[in-house]
Amino acid sequence: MTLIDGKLVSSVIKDRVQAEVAVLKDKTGKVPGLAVVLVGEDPASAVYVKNKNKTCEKVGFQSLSHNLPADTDEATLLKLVGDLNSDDSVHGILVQLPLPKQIDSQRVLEAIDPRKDVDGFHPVNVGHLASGVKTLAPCTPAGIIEMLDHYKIDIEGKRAVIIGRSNIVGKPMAMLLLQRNATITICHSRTKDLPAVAREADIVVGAIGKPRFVTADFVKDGAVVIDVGINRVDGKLVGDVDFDNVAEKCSFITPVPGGVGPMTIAMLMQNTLTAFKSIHNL
Ligand SMILES: Nc1nc(=O)c2c([nH]1)NC[C@@H]1CN(c3ccc(C(=O)N[C@@H](CCC(=O)O)C(=O)O)cc3)C=[N+]21
Repeated sequence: MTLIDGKLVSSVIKDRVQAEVAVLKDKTGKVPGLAVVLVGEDPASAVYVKNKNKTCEKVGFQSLSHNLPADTDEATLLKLVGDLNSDDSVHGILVQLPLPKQIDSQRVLEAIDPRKDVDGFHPVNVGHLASGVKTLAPCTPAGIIEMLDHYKIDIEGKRAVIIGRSNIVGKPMAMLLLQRNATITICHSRTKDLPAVAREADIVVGAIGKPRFVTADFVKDGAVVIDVGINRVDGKLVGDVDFDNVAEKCSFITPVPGGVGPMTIAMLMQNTLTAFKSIHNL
């Protein structure tokens, strides 16, 4: 069993972004700007925002944080998104999800300029991804592809089973794996005999948000197991995969923490750089 080191792969990507930013800064006098919008005080979200700010600083981006109170109304948030859309120093806009219930998240996502949509959640970018047009792809699934490539794990022709059908991970993961010629199955809470379906997989992606849901009987001997889960259990971070029992069966596995999470941040930097280059025709 090989442990996939997301921290290592993410630092390779961040170093590459940092080097390119330095060159582009010399050439244009500009640096990419990333705006992160957080509504409310969710302590877990606050940690991600802090990590994003720290990473922006490392790679040489300008980082702007907007922290709005939990009772912010939709019109106020839409106004902020509009201002960020027309701000030339901002190339990436990330509105942290989930949003409080008085706000229609889909409306907010659709208000973001698709060229600045570094999450890849705007319908234009979702459509491009589904059509196989090069686009800003969601950071978590894009990071998973980067990890598989780094470890030279073959995707073409392989059976991939994705557990979870969210717009953030499950669905875009399916599109990216399909683009790489895998055979895709998406499972969810209504799937019949889920463990048996998952056991068919050469690559299993756990993205259902249930701690240690993917147990050893979901996993074929020698499978590759990717854990997208970020669950807090008794103050500890645990994934969607029952790591200790699954690890013995598989060929590769990602840990939590130190697996997919750091890759998400690295791909956010990569997408912001891509947006910067495309906005400035570089
Ligand atoms: N619009 C939007 N885009 C997102 O990408 C988004 C979001 N909303 N809402 C919340 C989720 C969650 N998410 C994480 C990113 C990095 C880590 C991460 O870096 N985790 C580290 C450390 C975590 C820790 O120690 O707390 C790790 O797994 O090793 C975790 C979670 C992005 N999300």
